[in-house]
Amino acid sequence: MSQPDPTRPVLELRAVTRTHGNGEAEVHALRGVDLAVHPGEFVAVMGPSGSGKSTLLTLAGGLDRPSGGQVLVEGVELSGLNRTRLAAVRRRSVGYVFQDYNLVPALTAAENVSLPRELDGVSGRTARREALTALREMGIPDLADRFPEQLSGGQQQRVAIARALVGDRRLVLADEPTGALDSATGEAVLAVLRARCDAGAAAMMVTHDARHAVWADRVVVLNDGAVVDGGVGQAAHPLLAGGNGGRR
Ligand SMILES: Nc1ncnc2c1ncn2[C@@H]1O[C@H](COP(=O)(O)OP(=O)(O)OP(=O)(O)O)[C@@H](O)[C@H]1O
Repeated sequence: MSQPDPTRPVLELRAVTRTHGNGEAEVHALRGVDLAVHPGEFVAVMGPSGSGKSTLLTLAGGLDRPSGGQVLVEGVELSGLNRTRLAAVRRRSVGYVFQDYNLVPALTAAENVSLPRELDGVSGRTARREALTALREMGIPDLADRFPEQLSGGQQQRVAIARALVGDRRLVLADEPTGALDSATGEAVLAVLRARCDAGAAAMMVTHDARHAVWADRVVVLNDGAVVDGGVGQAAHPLLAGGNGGRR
């Protein structure tokens, strides 16, 4: 991976708000979130159900637009981009692991993983080679030619993570990426995310599991749409006292 500018955040949220509905049905999913994630940083996002974690992730990945404030990925403000350029940033810079995996049913595991690279103009052969490398990293190289319906939930989840990691994405966003995995496989996946960050990427992961958060450098805690701990300029969450549990 080429060296990124270590002083520029890979992801920056400035006073981001997101409001759904209006009138009596108005919901403030995010209320003025400031957050920066730098190269090499692995951030865990925690908080009660409904506190805005998934909303934060979708805005960071350019899958939704804020009601107010700015989202910047590698210094580029997403709201200033047209659909084509936004799609290109999402493909090249952002790897997104969805809670429900979002694999294309008609494509094999390897084809699902290579799809974003082929859309980006990489040759089919190179894209397949990269896909096989990513599937190997996830411990499932033997499943490359299976279709999603022939895979267990945990296997599909690992394909989805391989798809998010392929192609040197600088920002990996993962919504409960270990949800369908047994604890040993979950730890192995977290080790891969940790290694990606140690190689210069940035990752933000929603998790409910404090044991998984110890792989992170920092825990951002959301409550009722606001960052209540671990945001910009705040010390690491007490959960992380002593770093990432010495697992690195
Ligand atoms: N499309 C939408 N329309 C209306 N309200 C929404 C929408 N998406 C999210 N919300 C509301 O915004 C708030 C934050 O939701 P979000 O899914 O971000 O929370 P979360 O912390 O990820 O929750 P969970 O841990 O249960 O997944 C909730 O009150 C939710 O009901």
